[in-house]
Amino acid sequence: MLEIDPKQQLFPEIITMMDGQPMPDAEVIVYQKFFNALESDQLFQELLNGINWQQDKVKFNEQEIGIPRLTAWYGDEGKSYSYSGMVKHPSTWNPTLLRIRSRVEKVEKVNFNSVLLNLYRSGKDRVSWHSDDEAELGKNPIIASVSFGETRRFQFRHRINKTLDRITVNLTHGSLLIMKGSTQHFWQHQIPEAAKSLKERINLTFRIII
Ligand SMILES: O=C(O)CCC(=O)C(=O)O
Ligand SMILES: [Fe+2]
Repeated sequence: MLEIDPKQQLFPEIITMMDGQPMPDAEVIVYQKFFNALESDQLFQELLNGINWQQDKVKFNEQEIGIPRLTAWYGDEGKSYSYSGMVKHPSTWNPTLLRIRSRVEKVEKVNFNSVLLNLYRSGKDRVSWHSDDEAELGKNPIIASVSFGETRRFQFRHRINKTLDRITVNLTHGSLLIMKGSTQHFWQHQIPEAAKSLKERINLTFRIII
């Protein structure tokens, strides 16, 4: 007869609750105040001034249009990343990024080898619906997302089950959001446009490029 270890869960079902609703097919964790206020203020300033922010452009109807945010890409040498038809070559890690990364790796015991940074200059800057499901991230990517500055609404929608409501999470100064497991297969996310008067927000998504 087949021996079954009672401690082994045969059909692990991870139920994620977000915004008071169950989030099937996802593994998402949010830690508000992962970095305390003082530390967050300091890290925000260091990133604002010390990152090599770029205005990326996309071709649209034969016209080049700036995407609605500034970005930067840092990581281990050779870990290039293609996204929205662009190939990004990483800049070399700096001490601020290494400090943030090592804190994140204390809760998620993996080695992140790259980070994509976004600077939302006002509430008008945004990122539209997408999944982080590029081939170089592997089958079930783990993404650790750290936010500083203005609070913005981060929304999820299920890609297949349209009966599920949208889920909204406020990502505050010093928060950490983890997405892993099948999250990117089944869910898309966005930062919707908000009031122009909103101040700057910086987001870092640590990733593992295979
Ligand atoms: O700014 C955020 O919180 C999300 C950014 C994002 O989804 C991405 O860069 O892939
Ligand atoms: Fe994303």
